[in-house]
Amino acid sequence: MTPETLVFDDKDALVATAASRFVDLVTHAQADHGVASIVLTGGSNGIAILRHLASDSGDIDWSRVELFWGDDRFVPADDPERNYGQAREALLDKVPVDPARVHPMAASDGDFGDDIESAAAAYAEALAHIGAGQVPHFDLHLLGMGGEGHINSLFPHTAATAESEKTVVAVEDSPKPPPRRITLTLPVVNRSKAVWFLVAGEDKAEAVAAAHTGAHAADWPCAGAHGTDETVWFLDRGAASRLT
Ligand SMILES: O=C(O)[C@H](O)[C@@H](O)[C@H](O)[C@H](O)COP(=O)(O)O
Repeated sequence: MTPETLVFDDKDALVATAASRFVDLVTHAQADHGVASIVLTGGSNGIAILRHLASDSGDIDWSRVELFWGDDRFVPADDPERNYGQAREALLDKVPVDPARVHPMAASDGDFGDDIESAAAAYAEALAHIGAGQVPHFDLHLLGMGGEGHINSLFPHTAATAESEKTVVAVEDSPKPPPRRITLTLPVVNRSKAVWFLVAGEDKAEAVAAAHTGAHAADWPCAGAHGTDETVWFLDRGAASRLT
């Protein structure tokens, strides 16, 4: 399926449009099947969307949103590096989500202590349980992207990116600090109905161009991510600057 590529003058316009489409997608999903299942991302754009939604989330019924994370840093719960903590501050502490429907990845001082493998396995079990024995087909997976094309904590030429069976894996050597993370794998990302990339900055332009010209996921992990129904790239002019 051909991706939809939208180019905006700046980050603010990118975030505002993505937030507006987020409201549309979630309200349609709720009308269609009751509960909308969304995978959130860290990164400045992913968090900016949440902040935008805190002030305007239209007709979203937050009690019927099932929230997951594409990755999180395996650090103590109160570490400002936690994607979950940033999401709470930006949005989740400001809207009436159902706590039973919010599924953070374990912190390194949580139920599994410093055992990242057990923490990753537990998240995989939680996904399978919620999906009645299989991983849910998320309505939407938001993705930030690094300049080398990483998405979630899937970096070029790594076992995590190449993983084709497991749904959740531990990463112990992320080239982007902090080194220890838990991440969804590409097979899980690609079960999502919609995959949206939120990418700004000229430093991302090479990865954006690679993904748009058939690069391999091993080299450019972003190139391996696509939704079953739609894939949308929300770009600013810098990130789009290498597109022909
Ligand atoms: O876990 C992480 O290290 C971040 O979530 C990271 O993957 C982020 O999403 C990208 O670096 C994009 O960041 P920006 O949206 O700030 O460009």
